[in-house]
Amino acid sequence: MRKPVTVRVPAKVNVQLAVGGVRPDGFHELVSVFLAVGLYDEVTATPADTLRITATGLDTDRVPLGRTNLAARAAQLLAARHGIAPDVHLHLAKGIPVAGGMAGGSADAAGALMACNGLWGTGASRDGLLSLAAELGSDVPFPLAGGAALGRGRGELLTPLEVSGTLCWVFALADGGLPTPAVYAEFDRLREGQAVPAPRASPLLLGALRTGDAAALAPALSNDLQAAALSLRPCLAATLAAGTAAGALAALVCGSGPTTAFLTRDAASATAVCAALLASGTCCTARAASGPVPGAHIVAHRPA
Ligand SMILES: C[C@@](CO)(OP(=O)(O)O)[C@H](O)COP(=O)(O)OP(=O)(O)OC[C@H]1O[C@@H](n2ccc(N)nc2=O)[C@H](O)[C@@H]1O
Ligand SMILES: Nc1ncnc2c1ncn2[C@@H]1O[C@H](COP(=O)(O)OP(=O)(O)O)[C@@H](O)[C@H]1O
Repeated sequence: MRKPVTVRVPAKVNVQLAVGGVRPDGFHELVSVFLAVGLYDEVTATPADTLRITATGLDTDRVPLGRTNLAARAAQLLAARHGIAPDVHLHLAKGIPVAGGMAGGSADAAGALMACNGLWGTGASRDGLLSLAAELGSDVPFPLAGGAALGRGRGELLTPLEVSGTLCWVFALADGGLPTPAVYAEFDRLREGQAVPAPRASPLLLGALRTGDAAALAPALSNDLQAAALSLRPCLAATLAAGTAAGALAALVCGSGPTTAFLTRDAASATAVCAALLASGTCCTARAASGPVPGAHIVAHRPA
């Protein structure tokens, strides 16, 4: 009997998300600067007679446990490519908010690819896993890669980016999620009739990441989906204001939201901003986390 394989996978924040026109396939052309941050899901693959998903941790009431689960889809895709049955028990220990704009489902898919590849001995290479990841979703390759990366196309074409040092963040978790397609649709509605420039990476932002200068990074952070997320969830404005008032260098919505991200000067400031957000009553909970952190990696061959 093969031993269970556990993979740890980080969440992401888009420190820049520039949204361009709608492509013929319906996806938006993006420039997305991803940063992997220290909120994690763990995916454990255990031998089983059939494909089965269980979940514990954050927001699990909103995690589908059938074959539509992104981790289940990842296992089925890897198995199909290798001509084997997708028989595995995948346990998801969730620390990334569900439908929060931090790519939790994508992280689970990335983790399931790596864990099943280890359990089944399918021997897919890193590039092989990255290409399967891109088939599963625009955001699935990044949690495999980790660190920081520039995403192009629909977000799946990655170029690694250098970041000096560690950036200290606070994430305010909201009550309930926001569906990504609804946020893109609201984005289209808000910009109807306007010219759509091609998305471009900000040289200021890339420079600030390279030097690890949080003060220089703060004014360069941007998210084109923020207005759409705020339009669908106006109360997020109060969360953003509470974090800024508490001393964050900058505040923005994470991807399609509704999680909000606060860049802070250092770890002590992150602790203070986190406490102030918790006390403000404008969010469900708040967590301090730093980045960049490594992408999906096997932490143990251990029981689920
Ligand atoms: C917005 C972002 C920012 O990183 O993530 P989240 O903040 O939701 O985590 C991503 O673009 C989400 O990526 P992901 O969640 O993988 O999206 P996919 O499964 O590929 O697509 C889900 C839906 O999002 C919309 N979509 C996604 C990517 C893209 N470039 N253009 C789009 O219009 C489409 O409506 C699509 O049907
Ligand atoms: N393993 C999974 N974990 C969380 N959500 C999942 C998973 N598989 C499928 N989903 C579905 O995907 C939706 C988006 O989840 P998630 O990836 O966490 O959010 P986001 O795209 O905002 O980062 C959820 O509402 C849920 O219905």
